[in-house]
Amino acid sequence: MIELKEVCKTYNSGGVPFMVSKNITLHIQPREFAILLGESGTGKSTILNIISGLETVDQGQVIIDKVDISHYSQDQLADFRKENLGFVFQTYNLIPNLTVRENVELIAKMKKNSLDVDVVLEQVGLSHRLESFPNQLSGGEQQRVSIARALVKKPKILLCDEPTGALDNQTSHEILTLLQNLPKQYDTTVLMVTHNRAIMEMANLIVEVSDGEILKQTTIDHPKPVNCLNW
Ligand SMILES: Nc1ncnc2c1ncn2[C@@H]1O[C@H](COP(=O)(O)OP(=O)(O)OP(=O)(O)O)[C@@H](O)[C@H]1O
Repeated sequence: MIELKEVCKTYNSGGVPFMVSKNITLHIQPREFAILLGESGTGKSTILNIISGLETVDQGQVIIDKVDISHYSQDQLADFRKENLGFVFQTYNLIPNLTVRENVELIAKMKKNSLDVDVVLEQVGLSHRLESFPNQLSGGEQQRVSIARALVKKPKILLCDEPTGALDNQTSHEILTLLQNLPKQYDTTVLMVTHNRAIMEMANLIVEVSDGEILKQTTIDHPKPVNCLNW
């Protein structure tokens, strides 16, 4: 579903070239739950941005669902994102003057054959909050809305960048449990960025990143349920 082949990316930082992705080769199968693991500043978010076409590459191929998007125009990339990708970030980015339901409906209307808004909100545990506004919700509830908003488009791939970075431990457990079930429940592939080694065994595939390189890739046949993680 996601294939990077010998991808290199260099930023120009104050006139000095800085290679942020070094020969990245990666293969994530459909319906896998993959984790990109690494310390701050090692280039994890850049890899997500490359996969979503928000960053171009200097070298190599980015193949999503068998299509090479490396040479897509900006318009093609925008359509590709709309059709195929969902995003969940550390910040929830909800629209403050819209209700929970309206925040999700707005995205549902952007794509043909999107899922039923109320059903998705029920599945993320928010049936009782449909008419609430974001500032009336806890952090965990706001993150559930942002997950529903990403899922309602029925994305082939869900990209999550530190989705529990702003949440306490108990709420993080709940959100990670929700995310771990999504590949089966929504027939989607999940790629999550984290620096937290304690949660890595919840994934089918752990990709360890250091200094812009993939250090190690580990496949796990039987990932641990989130409530069995020692954390
Ligand atoms: N647009 C940019 N121009 C120049 N340098 C950049 C740019 N974006 C990121 N960087 C640098 O690239 C490096 C990798 O950044 P990236 O955000 O991919 O790392 P990360 O592992 O996701 O870090 P974090 O966990 O802190 O978010 C950092 O040193 C960052 O400062």
